[in-house]
Amino acid sequence: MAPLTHFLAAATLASLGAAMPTALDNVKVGSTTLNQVRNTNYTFNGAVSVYKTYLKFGAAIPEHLQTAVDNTGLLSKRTSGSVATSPIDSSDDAYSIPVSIGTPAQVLNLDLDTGSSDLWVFSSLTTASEVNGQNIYTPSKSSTSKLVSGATWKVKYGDESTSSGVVYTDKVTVGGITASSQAVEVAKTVSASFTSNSDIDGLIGMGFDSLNSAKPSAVPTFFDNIIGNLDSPVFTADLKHNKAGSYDFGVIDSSKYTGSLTYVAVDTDPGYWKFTSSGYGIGSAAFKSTSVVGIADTGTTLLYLDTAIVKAYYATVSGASNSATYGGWVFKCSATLPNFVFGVGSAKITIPGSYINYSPVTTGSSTCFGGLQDSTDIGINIFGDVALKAAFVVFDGSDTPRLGWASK
Ligand SMILES: C[C@@H](SC(=N)N)c1ccc(Cl)cc1
Ligand SMILES: C[C@@H](SC(=N)N)c1ccc(Cl)cc1
Repeated sequence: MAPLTHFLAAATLASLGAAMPTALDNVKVGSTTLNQVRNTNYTFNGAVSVYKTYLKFGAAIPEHLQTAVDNTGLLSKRTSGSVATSPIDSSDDAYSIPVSIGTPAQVLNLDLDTGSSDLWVFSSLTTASEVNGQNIYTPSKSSTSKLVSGATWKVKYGDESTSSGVVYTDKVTVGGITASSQAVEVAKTVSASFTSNSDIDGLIGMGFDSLNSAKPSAVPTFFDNIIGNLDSPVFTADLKHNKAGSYDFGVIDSSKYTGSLTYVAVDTDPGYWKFTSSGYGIGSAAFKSTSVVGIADTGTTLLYLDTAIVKAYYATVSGASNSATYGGWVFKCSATLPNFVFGVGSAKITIPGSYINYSPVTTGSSTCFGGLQDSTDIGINIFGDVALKAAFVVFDGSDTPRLGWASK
């Protein structure tokens, strides 16, 4: 051992730039013992060991070796997370989630919207007269914010609401999962319906990139930015009536639904989570097998379906009418509404009639607005919150996107 000790001593002296003594006569000779301790946490894995050797010597990783290593799951730096989502009012008009933006964190309550693909926020740049109690994001107070030079955005939603502005990147965390450089679209102006909703500080779009409005080029959604780090390329929605539910990322929590999940294909054109329902049932009447193409849309409050289905439903509600005054199907709030069943493959999701007795047309009125409305003027059927809160839904963003549905 002595020569090694000498060597180390000499090397140390050399590294300190000290003149090397011609002879090592002034180095004390001695000995020491380092006892090895077994690391009981370590389990040897052949593929990983070979993989690390290849990396050490810069050798290309053969496909079969990468697959073997991936299959061990030992090296994946993967994650999952969950965030509570709460109805913004007693009618479940929309659901918000807390989102941390910037350094130090600025927390805003955003509407997670699978029917759009912009993450935009009320901000210090928003026209002051258009801000009414919302939390705002102030990029200048974040040490990690960066302006995206030349980028602008402008979005218009189905209900004619609009917002527009410029683009920053910053750190964004949802449910413990962080996108380190997320495009945050900062509003310079918003329309009246956003101004009047003090419970929503912006939207976090979870649709497909084709729907993103940023110019000159689209920016990735939060889901795009985290999907590669997730244990599984999915997020799930568990919305509830009048109480907090949750959005999970990277994991499918089987304690949140009953029975099994039924998966259905998604058509990503033009960018919604668009699927085909297998039919519907009204109350105790026989289920009608028929294809109903629609979108799973957390950002839309109600369920919008074909005229024929909607008419058949309200034909069972005495006194119901399609009111020009109130802009949709209304009935006496005292009415008892039948359940509405929609099919997904061979599975059936039952929306309680009480969810379709949506809310008084104006506070205190005895006339109530239906949670099921006609989709004709929209041009697409929308399975909005009234439908989604009756189910547990998996938004699977794998190479073949699909939707999983289960009762709960
Ligand atoms: C896709 C939704 S908007 C959204 N979820 N961001 C929609 C489109 C068109 C109409 Cl008419 C109403 C609602
Ligand atoms: C998603 C869009 S349009 C829609 N309701 N489907 C939206 C507009 C206004 C608010 Cl306050 C929240 C959300």
